[in-house]
Amino acid sequence: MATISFAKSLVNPALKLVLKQSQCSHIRCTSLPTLTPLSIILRRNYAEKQIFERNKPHCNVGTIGHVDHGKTTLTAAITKVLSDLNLAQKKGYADIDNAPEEKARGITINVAHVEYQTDKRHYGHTDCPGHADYIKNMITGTAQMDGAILVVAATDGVMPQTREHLILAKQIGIEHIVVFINKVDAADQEMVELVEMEIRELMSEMGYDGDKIPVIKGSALCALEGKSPEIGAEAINKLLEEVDNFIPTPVRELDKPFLLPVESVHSIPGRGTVVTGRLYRGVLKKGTECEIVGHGKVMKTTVTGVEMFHKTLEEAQAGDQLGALVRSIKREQIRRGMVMAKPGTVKAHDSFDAAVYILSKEEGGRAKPFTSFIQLQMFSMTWDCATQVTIPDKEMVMPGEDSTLQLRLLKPMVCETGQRFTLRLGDLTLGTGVITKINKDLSEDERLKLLEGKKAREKAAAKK
Ligand SMILES: Nc1nc2c(ncn2[C@@H]2O[C@H](COP(=O)(O)OP(=O)(O)OP(=O)(O)O)[C@@H](O)[C@H]2O)c(=O)[nH]1
Ligand SMILES: [Mg+2]
Repeated sequence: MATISFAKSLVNPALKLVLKQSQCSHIRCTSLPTLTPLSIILRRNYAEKQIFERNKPHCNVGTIGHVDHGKTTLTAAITKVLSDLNLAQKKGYADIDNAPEEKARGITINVAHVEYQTDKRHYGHTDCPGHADYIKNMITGTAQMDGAILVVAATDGVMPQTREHLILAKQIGIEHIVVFINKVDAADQEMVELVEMEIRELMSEMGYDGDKIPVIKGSALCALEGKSPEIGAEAINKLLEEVDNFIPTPVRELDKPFLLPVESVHSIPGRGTVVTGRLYRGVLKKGTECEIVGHGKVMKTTVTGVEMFHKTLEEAQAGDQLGALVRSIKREQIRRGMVMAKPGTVKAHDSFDAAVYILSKEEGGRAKPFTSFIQLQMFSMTWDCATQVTIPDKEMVMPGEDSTLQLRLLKPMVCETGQRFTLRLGDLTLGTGVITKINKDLSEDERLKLLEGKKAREKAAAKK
């Protein structure tokens, strides 16, 4: 019988269950604050008992790349290699490829979320079964990636969807990509080297550092089938080492400067003005200096109290629904859609580019395509604003298509690259997107033209 000791505070029912299942019959508690056997027990039991160990940083990654280049095989191979180390539950190819459908804003996406860990980090891994699902997933952020593994088959080299996924990855702000040249079992050495050169060149062209990007060569199929370890399991381990080192752990929302989109404003007699909303990121404390931006205004103030469920709070954290008392500002001066944030961290803009997915009719969109100069209502955070749409590189956008769009708001609102939004026409959701680039603010003339266009359209609609 082995004696295992760990801190008293950690003896919770889940742990007792683990010990029971591990046939440990004796538990001795000590009051020492930290003892290592806990992690050893949990790791040993990870594979069969599915105990989630939350003591490693978490990172979201995913496989991207051209159809049939081996994204799903690689995902399965990673779980296979890590399951041999008890760091993952092995997932078969079919488990991943029969991904359940997920819904984001009415859009259906087939996406597999696979979980595994290395010694360094815990990972959530996204694999989609088809090109359209990748595009939708990247635009709607159904599973946001902090970094990606680009899979390129040595037998094919760079193909159209390799490019397309890379362009989109760059646009939506995936800064760190590790390349896996797959199927080296089926290509000769010379071909593999050519593909490596080609991919480095393409990455540089897309704005990544093509010379520095880690490129690992191997065979996902060999790893999955336990064959030729030098291009199989060893290549997977090398890949994971590069993923661990090259893709930085994302800054947690809590560590970012605070941002509170205003949902509603109240005036409480004897206390003052209270702004309510859900804290989008960061932490908010009494005494914090802040700026309220949007609807054409920028106001400075101080938070004099934070409340949740009518109770005063020392500190609210990202995700909390809260009320914030603000000093010397009247209720009438603040409106829903403004943003309260750390001074200098947000700005209102009225012109930007975006990657947008237009819903098909079955997904709740409309049946007709649209052309440039259509006016839509854009919804983001708690604001909504009329926006004029220009399609820079084609005549029209069909339902079910993705596209780059230039958007011009009728008045500046708080936005930043990476921010997600939906576009609506009347009560129909037309599309969903992500801001990829902030453009120069509109001149007075340009804004006037936009407003005139809006008035003319309203007149025409009234006549009809
Ligand atoms: N020879 C060889 N074949 C492989 C390798 N990896 C994957 N394949 C095969 O390539 C085909 C496509 O693999 P998948 O993993 O389905 O490719 P995918 O990128 O997920 O494909 P889509 O999801 O349809 O875009 C399958 O028949 C795999 O068995 C490899 O390392 N070597
Ligand atoms: Mg696949």
